[in-house]
This record gives sequence, structure tokens and C-alpha cells, in this order.
Amino acid sequence: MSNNLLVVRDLSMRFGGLLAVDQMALTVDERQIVSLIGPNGAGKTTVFNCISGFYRPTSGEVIFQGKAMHRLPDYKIARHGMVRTFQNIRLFREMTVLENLLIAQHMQAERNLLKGMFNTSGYRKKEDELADRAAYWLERVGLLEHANRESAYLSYGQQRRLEIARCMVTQPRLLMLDEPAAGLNPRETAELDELIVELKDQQGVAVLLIEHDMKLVMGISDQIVVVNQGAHLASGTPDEIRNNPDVIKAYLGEE
Ligand SMILES: Nc1ncnc2c1ncn2[C@@H]1O[C@H](COP(=O)(O)OP(=O)(O)OP(=O)(O)O)[C@@H](O)[C@H]1O
Repeated sequence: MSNNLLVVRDLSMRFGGLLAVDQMALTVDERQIVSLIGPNGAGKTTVFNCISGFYRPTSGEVIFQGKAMHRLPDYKIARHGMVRTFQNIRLFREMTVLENLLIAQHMQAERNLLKGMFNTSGYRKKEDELADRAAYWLERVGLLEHANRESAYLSYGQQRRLEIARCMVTQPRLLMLDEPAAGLNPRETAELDELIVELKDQQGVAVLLIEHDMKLVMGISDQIVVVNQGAHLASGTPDEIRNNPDVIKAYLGEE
């Protein structure tokens, strides 16, 4: 068997008369960074929404670690180890930074924790574990000193890092990031670049990325998949994509 972590085949999504995603295919291997690029409105976020269970695809298959995901709701898919961020940051804004990380883990492991409530020492041990993991990730994304601040008061770049930490505390195998560099300044983008590569190298997660920042995409991707008008246009290494005439015409040539 290959080491495909995620296999997406023939994925289509129709909104009334609009075929937003048209028989898309992509694969992500273990410890790979794969970027999805394409012009505005090409269907990238819709592909993400179908893979992560936020939408139920009109047709097609999403296979993660050999198991079919395409009929499961998003929270079940997340429990299989595929988690995502959103283009518009979705934190619990009135909660503290730490609370955001604790609740993410509670939501992920809800059933186990409920079972744990009948066993007090086991439950406490589990709670300690969640707190330790939250502290670890706050440190990793440089937010430990802000642990008790309401997340609404963080800067935009800090909120983006907290979103990534919130995914990582659930110990995913595949992290899906929807435009993580949007709104970041160049220094924050460079930090994000470093963080994503560290997640892959040190934590062994695979990353599926939607991003318009071509410098970031070309610098960190193992594979790039280009979407145009909902359909697969090309895929390959950054060099292959940079030199692909169809891609230059449809996308890179615009810039
Ligand atoms: N819930 C929805 N209902 C109807 N149409 C939708 C819905 N979501 C997306 N679309 C349409 O599907 C098409 C693809 O949109 P999508 O957001 O996936 O593109 P995108 O490549 O992510 O764009 P961007 O780079 O601007 O974020 C667009 O024409 C959009 O208007």
C-alpha cells in the first residue's frame, strides 16, 4: 500500500445551478505539505469544506487513512485526525486563550471524558493531561504569556497562531489551513512559514494549505494542486507548477 494519508477522488459540489467543484482529485501523503492554489472563486474553500465534512459533497470520495469520510459530519472527521482552520478566524472570543485550547480537546474527546467522570482519579489525570498539552502548544506558538487573556484581545497574527494551536492540541494527522497568512504582516508570515515546517518536521503532521501568498506556497510545499473553475488544472512540485504553461496562463500570469 502507498503512504497516502488522504485521497480525494472525483469530488464534486453543486450549489443549485453552479458546479463549484468539478471532479477534483488530490492526495496528501504522510508528512507532506500540499497546497491548493487557484484564482479567487476557483473552488478551493469549497473543496476544503467537502473534505472536512462542513459540506456534504454532491459526489465523490474522501478517504482518510483508508476510511471513507465523505458521509461523516465534521466533528467525527475531526476525531479521525483531520482538523482545519477557517478563512475567517473562529475562536471563542470571550474565552481566554487557554480556555480555547481546553474546550477544543473536550470537544474532540467528549465521549471519553464523560466516561471518565465516573472515575474521579482518571478524570483528574485526563484534565491534567489536557492542561499540559495546552501549555505545550501555547509555548510552541509563543502565546504562553497570554494564556489568561481573552482571545478577542489578541493581535490578528496571535489569533491565527492560536487557531493553529487549537488544532494541534487535538493531535491531528492532517492539518488543513485555509489562508493562514491572510492579513499577516511580513514578519508574522515568516513566523508562520517556520511554524508550518516545524509542525511537519517535528510533529510529523501532514498539511493541506490554501494560500494566496505565492512566496510562502512555493517555499514550503512538497506538492501544489492548481484548481481552476472548480476543476483540477495541474499538480506537481513548486518548480513544475512555476513552469507549467497552463498554470501561468490561468493563474500566475494574472499577477
Ligand atoms: N454555500 C455556497 N452557496 C452557493 N455558492 C457558493 C457557496 N460557497 C461557495 N460558493 C460559490 O462557489 C464558487 C467557489 O467558491 P470558493 O469560496 O470555494 O472559492 P475559493 O477558490 O476558495 O475562492 P477565494 O480564493 O476567493 O477564497 C464561487 O463561485 C462561490 O460563489
